[in-house]
Amino acid sequence: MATILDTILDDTRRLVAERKAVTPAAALERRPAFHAPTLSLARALRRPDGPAYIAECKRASPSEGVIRAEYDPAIVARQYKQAAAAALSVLTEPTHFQGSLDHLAAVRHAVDLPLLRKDFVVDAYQLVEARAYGADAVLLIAAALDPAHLGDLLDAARDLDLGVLVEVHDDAEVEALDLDRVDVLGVNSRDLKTFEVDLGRAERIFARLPERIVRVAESGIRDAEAAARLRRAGADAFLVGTHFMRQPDPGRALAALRRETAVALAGQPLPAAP
Ligand SMILES: O=C(O)c1ccccc1NCC(=O)[C@H](O)[C@H](O)COP(=O)(O)O
Repeated sequence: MATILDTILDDTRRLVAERKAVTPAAALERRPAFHAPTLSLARALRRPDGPAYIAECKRASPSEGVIRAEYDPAIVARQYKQAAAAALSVLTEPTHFQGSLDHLAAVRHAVDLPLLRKDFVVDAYQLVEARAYGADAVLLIAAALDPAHLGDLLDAARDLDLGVLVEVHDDAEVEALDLDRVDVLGVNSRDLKTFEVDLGRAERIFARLPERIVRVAESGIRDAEAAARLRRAGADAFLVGTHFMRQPDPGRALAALRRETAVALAGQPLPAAP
């Protein structure tokens, strides 16, 4: 049976073919953002003062449906920046997440943080799009790409000066990777068949990674208990979307999670919820 990832990838391949026909890569390369210097995602995520937060801008997702009906990506991005996000993730996939490249461009104009284009990359053309709309880094999902294709996309991203967050879900995907080529590795705790979240996946995989690799815990982080558990397992950074985007002020939600996680990590009891 096809998984949600299979469906998203089929839709993405169709969409990329349509986009290529309308806007050739050469036209994307004429956009000013394509020539701007990029900010390093890897550097932003390794902090001496505690875990880093990649705060996500998204309207909807397959597991949650519409998360934030009134969604202005630039406003959310400014709130996240004020709450000291280390980097932002911006959903650009239109069919399943109601994202857009225009959201990426709007966020680029709003803040000077490293920006991750969060999409389902299957073609180097999408890397050119990412660069042309202001991204500093892209997501490459191991489950979506065979190892040779992933290697080609890593080369293409490097040639474009784009950082890469390589995402895995299980040990088999880690074993198929050439870890020498990975600077930032994310473990997605959400099972893409059942949508169930298992933080144990990140705990197991982080333990086997070389120290040099920046570790990102992705998905399903809803409270300080989860964040502290993942930090203790070696997470340098957390990628959080739904929990922030559901709340009236996503920046305040980020500030609260940061504060409560610091308290949990210091071994003190969490203050009672208001
Ligand atoms: O979130 C989904 O439903 C989903 C389904 C299929 C593929 C990917 C999916 N999510 C993408 C993500 O990786 C999340 O947006 C990201 O890790 C943030 O997770 P969360 O904090 O749980 O929103």
